Amino acid sequence: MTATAVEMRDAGLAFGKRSLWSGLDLDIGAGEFIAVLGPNGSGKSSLLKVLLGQLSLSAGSVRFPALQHRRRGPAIGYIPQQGTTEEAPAVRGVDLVGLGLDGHRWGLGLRGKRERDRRVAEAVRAVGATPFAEQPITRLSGGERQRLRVAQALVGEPSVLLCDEPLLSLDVTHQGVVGELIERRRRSAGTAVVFVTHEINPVLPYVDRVLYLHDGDFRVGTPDEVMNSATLSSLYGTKIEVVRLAGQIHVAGAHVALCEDEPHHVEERVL
Ligand SMILES: Nc1ncnc2c1ncn2[C@@H]1O[C@H](COP(=O)(O)OP(=O)(O)OP(=O)(O)O)[C@@H](O)[C@H]1O
Repeated sequence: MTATAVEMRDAGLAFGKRSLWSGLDLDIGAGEFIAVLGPNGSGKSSLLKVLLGQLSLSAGSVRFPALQHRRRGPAIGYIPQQGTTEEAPAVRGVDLVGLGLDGHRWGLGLRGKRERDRRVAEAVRAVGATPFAEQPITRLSGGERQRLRVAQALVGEPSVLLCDEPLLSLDVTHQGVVGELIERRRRSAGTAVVFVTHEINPVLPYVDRVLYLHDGDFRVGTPDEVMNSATLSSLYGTKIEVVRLAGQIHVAGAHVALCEDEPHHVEERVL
């Protein structure tokens, strides 16, 4: 039986009178890849913040059963949404990635330092960031910084990886590199992945289940169970057409087409 990495029971989150979601029962297995979809403001990032312990649930509970047995290292890796973090000008790429390792793990000696440096260099190499990792972060492009943040989240070998639109501002090649890195991590180490995204297609081959949030309600299931016309029409309360074309999912409807098919950061959407 697969170990449960995250267990949410009757979980709800509200800000004042506004309920983002409620009655959420969700078990995320070790090694499972969950894509979290939904329009702007539906509570995707807030769900990650609950899992990070930055926000408290308004109702219900969240537990991390598999993490109780973890002996060392940061248990949770987090790739924040772009533009939500600020780095000091003096911080270099390698410094940022090194922050993803906990200090105690490698000890204080020369051997510990060497091993730590080796891990950081390997994580930097894996995201193709070696050529610019010694430069101050503030001089790097959005996509270069984003790759370093991915390296930072992965270098600690987390048991749960929380990703908030990690592919934004990456070109197609680096979307592929990052997608494959995350995929390899969960396959080789059983890391559970919670992946917030507006575009499911770049990660569709990896997705086990979808959690689709909308206007206080949600649906959860395999991509086939959730990403179909009947399920999304009932969730949105209006007619939505979902078509599969060349292995990709396209959602057409008055509102949702914007959400699924257009890059999220280009403009604010009215949903
Ligand atoms: N600390 C807070 N206090 C009050 N309201 C909040 C707080 N954090 C988030 N919200 C509100 O909750 C709603 C959900 O925010 P959240 O960032 O989770 O949405 P999202 O689904 O990730 O949206 P997007 O796709 O735009 O990133 C938004 O309307 C936001 O303004």
